[in-house]
Amino acid sequence: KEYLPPELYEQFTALLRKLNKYFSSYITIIIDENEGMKVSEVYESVQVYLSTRSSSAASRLKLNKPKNAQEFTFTMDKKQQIVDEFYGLKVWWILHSRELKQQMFSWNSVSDEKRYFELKFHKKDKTRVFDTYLPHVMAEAKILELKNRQRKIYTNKGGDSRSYEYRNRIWTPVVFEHPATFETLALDPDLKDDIMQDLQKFSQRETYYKKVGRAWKRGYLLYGPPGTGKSSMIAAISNFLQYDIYDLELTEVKSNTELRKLLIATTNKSIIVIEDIDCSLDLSDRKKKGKKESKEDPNPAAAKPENETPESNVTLSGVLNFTDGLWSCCGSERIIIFTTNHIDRLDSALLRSGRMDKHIHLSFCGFSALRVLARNYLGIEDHPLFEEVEILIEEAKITPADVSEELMRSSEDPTAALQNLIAALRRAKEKAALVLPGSDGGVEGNLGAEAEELGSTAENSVTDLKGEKAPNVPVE
Ligand SMILES: Nc1ncnc2c1ncn2[C@@H]1O[C@H](COP(=O)(O)OP(=O)(O)OP(=O)(O)O)[C@@H](O)[C@H]1O
Repeated sequence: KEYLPPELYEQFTALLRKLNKYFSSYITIIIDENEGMKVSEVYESVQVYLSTRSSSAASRLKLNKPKNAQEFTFTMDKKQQIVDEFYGLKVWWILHSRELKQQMFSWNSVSDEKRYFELKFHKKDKTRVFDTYLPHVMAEAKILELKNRQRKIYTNKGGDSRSYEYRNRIWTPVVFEHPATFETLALDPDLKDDIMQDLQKFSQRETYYKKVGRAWKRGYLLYGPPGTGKSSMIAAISNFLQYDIYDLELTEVKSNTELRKLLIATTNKSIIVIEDIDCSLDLSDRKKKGKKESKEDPNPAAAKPENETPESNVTLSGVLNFTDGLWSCCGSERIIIFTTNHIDRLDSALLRSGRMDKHIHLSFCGFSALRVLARNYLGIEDHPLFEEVEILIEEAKITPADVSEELMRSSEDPTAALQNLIAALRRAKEKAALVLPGSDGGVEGNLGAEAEELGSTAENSVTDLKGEKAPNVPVE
């Protein structure tokens, strides 16, 4: 390198490689970490497989202990070699890493480092490696993955702070350990059963979706005031189906192309969540109209999204394509969930059948939901004060989050907790009575509840496709 000019040096090393290949009795296979825009499944499987071999075979290891995992795991460090033997067959694995000279794209998904495994074996073993050894590696990795599987929640937030391990990936994973389940969710029992049956049916219908020519995915829209359990329900769905969650922060996505790349990089058996979709983007017809008509509008602020993000160029059509365009079919068994506190702000195109198959209205705490909370927080199934609570709760319009707060304050004394709750319900009822007469829905409700919900029933409800029952139900 010191004596030759760079061009000559390149040619010389290329020639040496060729000569080496010609005379060598070994074959080398390269397994790149990135496969187009995705992390290669083969690379990940090899990494998992080698983690069990590393501790005895390599001299320099990286020590990991995933949160809550029982045991340490070892992974190979760069330039380390592991020799693996399989029924008399001998192979060599080496992990390489090469710095890339320049960034090819501007956004942060692109690596500044290229990692790959090199698998070396004797030419005479070629057939055995391809027919037996590599399938064995893949199968073993699958078993190990299932054994150590921890559900993950992925985020597209991160940027420069990402660790070495995830710098090359557009989603950053964190172990997901939310305790919410359908058991602990305070919901109307019929609604709960309906959702659970729907999810169960969806997860078992691979052949059915294929038969009818549809992508195996389902869209849910969760809407209702803050504190009614939208996020808790997403966690419960993930725990019920054992799916990973991809929490998509739309304001971090700069273009429709980037949105597509994020979609492609999600895995099967996952829930893709866009929370507060009305706040993330300017998506509604009404808002556009609101802007045009701002001169006549006496209160234009009411029509504006809360966190407008002018720097994001993601459009409504980008989001629609994300949910049911051609690209949304890359992969299967996915649930897409949008949440909003203001369903009226969403564009009707977003709500139509096939996009959001199920609209779930989460509303104020009814008595049946309160029973669940009383069981969760106080450990009681019944109480003499329930009679009074039942009458008050239907009129007070209070969210499950507020009820939970009241119960938690004296969880060791159920009677005191219920008395506190009754006092809170009375206050909420009085406030609601003050707001309701003549209200046009523009006033803040009680205890964090939105006034626009005040006229609605205290029951949670579910509809397949907006406001319509059976006739339009897709697939089924
Ligand atoms: N239906 C419910 N069942 C059980 N707990 C609930 C329910 N709704 C709310 N909670 C409690 O209130 C807290 C807040 O609820 P959650 O974050 O799920 O509401 P949200 O509707 O997603 O609110 P936001 O719209 O503000 O995100 C949760 O931690 C949970 O303890």
